[in-house]
Amino acid sequence: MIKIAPSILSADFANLERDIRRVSSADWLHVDVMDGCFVPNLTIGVPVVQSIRKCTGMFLDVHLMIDKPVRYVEAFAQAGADLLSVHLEADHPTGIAEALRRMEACKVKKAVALRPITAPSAVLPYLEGLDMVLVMTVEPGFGGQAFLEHQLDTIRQVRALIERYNPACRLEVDGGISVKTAAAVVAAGADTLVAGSAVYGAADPAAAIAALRGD
Ligand SMILES: O=C(CO)[C@H](O)[C@H](O)COP(=O)(O)O
Repeated sequence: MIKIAPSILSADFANLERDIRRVSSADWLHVDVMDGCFVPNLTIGVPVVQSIRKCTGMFLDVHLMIDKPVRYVEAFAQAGADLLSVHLEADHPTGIAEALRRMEACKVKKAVALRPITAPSAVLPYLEGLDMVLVMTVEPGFGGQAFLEHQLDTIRQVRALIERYNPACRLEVDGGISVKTAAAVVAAGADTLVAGSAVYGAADPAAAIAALRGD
């Protein structure tokens, strides 16, 4: 039931294939795409996702922290993404709706993401058609930040909306997730946990993944 998605933001980019193999016991692979505008950091683009797709069969959970993500839906889908998350704050509602429509056409799973400042009710116009909601538990942009406790309430509220309108929708959390915070986010209603530093900073990433799952 609980899925663990290691974030390659904390991997060694010069040894990315090796670092992807180190987390092959996980359920998904989380890929953080940042444009230097929506967030103050630059990371991975379409060609890197294409190369990742060639070296793993893992489910690619691609988190687009970019302005006007509608511009890149087809490119990331063709590169091999299995799921795309677009931020509700990254465009007007018409742009978000069009991005989700294009994901449907490309047959990739559809998710919206919320910055910590965004109200849980912002997911409502899209919720019935979604495969996942991503609740940020840090301000997006960098790995290794401290978990924002107040986001537990956002997780609870999004879980309540999911149960009411689309119970099959997954609820992913991202930021500051470790063995110390995992139990609380799961109790609040999360079922998919992104973890970067807690997995890649561990001496044994496979053991860290098992610990996050509660095995
Ligand atoms: O989206 C992200 C940052 O914007 C990362 O996925 C997230 O921060 C994971 O890193 P960590 O587990 O180290 O907090």
